[in-house]
Amino acid sequence: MGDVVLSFLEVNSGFIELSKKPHNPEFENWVELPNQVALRMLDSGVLQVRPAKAKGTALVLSCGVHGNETAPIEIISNQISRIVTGAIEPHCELLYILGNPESMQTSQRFVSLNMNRLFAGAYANYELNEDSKYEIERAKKLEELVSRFFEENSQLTKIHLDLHTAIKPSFHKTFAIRPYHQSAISPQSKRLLLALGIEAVLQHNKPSTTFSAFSVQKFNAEAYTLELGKVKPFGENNPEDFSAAIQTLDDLVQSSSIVEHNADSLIEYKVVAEIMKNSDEFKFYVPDDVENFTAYPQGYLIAEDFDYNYRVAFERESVVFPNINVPVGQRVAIMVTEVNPD
Ligand SMILES: O=C(O)CCC(=O)N[C@@H](CCC(=O)O)C(=O)O
Ligand SMILES: [Zn+2]
Repeated sequence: MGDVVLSFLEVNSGFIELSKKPHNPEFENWVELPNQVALRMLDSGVLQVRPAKAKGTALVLSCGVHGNETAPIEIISNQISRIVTGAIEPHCELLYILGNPESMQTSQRFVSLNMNRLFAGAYANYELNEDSKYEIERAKKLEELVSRFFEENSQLTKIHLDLHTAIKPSFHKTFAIRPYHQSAISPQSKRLLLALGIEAVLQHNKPSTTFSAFSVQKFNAEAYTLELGKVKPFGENNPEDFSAAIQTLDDLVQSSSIVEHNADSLIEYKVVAEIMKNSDEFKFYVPDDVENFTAYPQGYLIAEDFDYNYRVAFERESVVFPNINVPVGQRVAIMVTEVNPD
């Protein structure tokens, strides 16, 4: 891929700048750093990094699936620049993904379709036209690249962390979403989340079509969507707010031991309902300025549509990701209950 690309990647926001450029097939050739770590660009915003030695993990670190969620993009770009300058040396197989470079350039969540609803093959359910083309093709391409990466490294432990920031303020400033799983979350994974600075984890109750859900469904990877803070424009994120995530991502990449935490201190929620907008008649009785994890009393009418209504079913039930500005057919919010409340 050559020196031009390396000269981009070695500076702090180089991966961000490079991801704005059209992909050049020449970038797909491996280039080696003085420490024998090798890199290649597989597409715009997709960088594979191969360690010189000692690899036990195949790690996908994605960010910018929503283009306005800038803090994770800055964290990833900064980590890549430190790999290129040799400040940190990876000891695992790595795939870095900046999911939606087009929407990042206009500081939008997406161009035409919310890409984090298009994975696990869901892109095939959408009509392909000039508007929808970018995100449909991008989701398909990202699935292919992640599949190739995990297949090439089939003998390794597979991890996928998809980094996001939330639109609304949150009672839990940081939280993880665990896609639907047959098995319970392991103590080791809880410790990893805590080391990343995550306060709470939400367990989905059915399969979904997010990027992390794809890695679970197809590869049984240890995969999470991580909400690391709140959406802010580029340049307005304070790295100190993300210090635990930055440190632990460095530890993961270097295969260093991660900071020890008591697994039981992770707060666990389960999703008990998904509030869907089924028609233009949909009405939502949650105010726009409500924060994530706000609890509503049992029986409270949360939403009604032409074909259903939803009232709070449990004593302590909270709303997460309330967002009325979604198209018909999509999720307006999820309802959660704490698994072991005091
Ligand atoms: O703050 C919001 O409303 C959305 C933040 C975000 O992008 N969250 C992910 C969560 C994915 C999941 O539910 O597994 C999303 O909505 O795509
Ligand atoms: Zn997001």
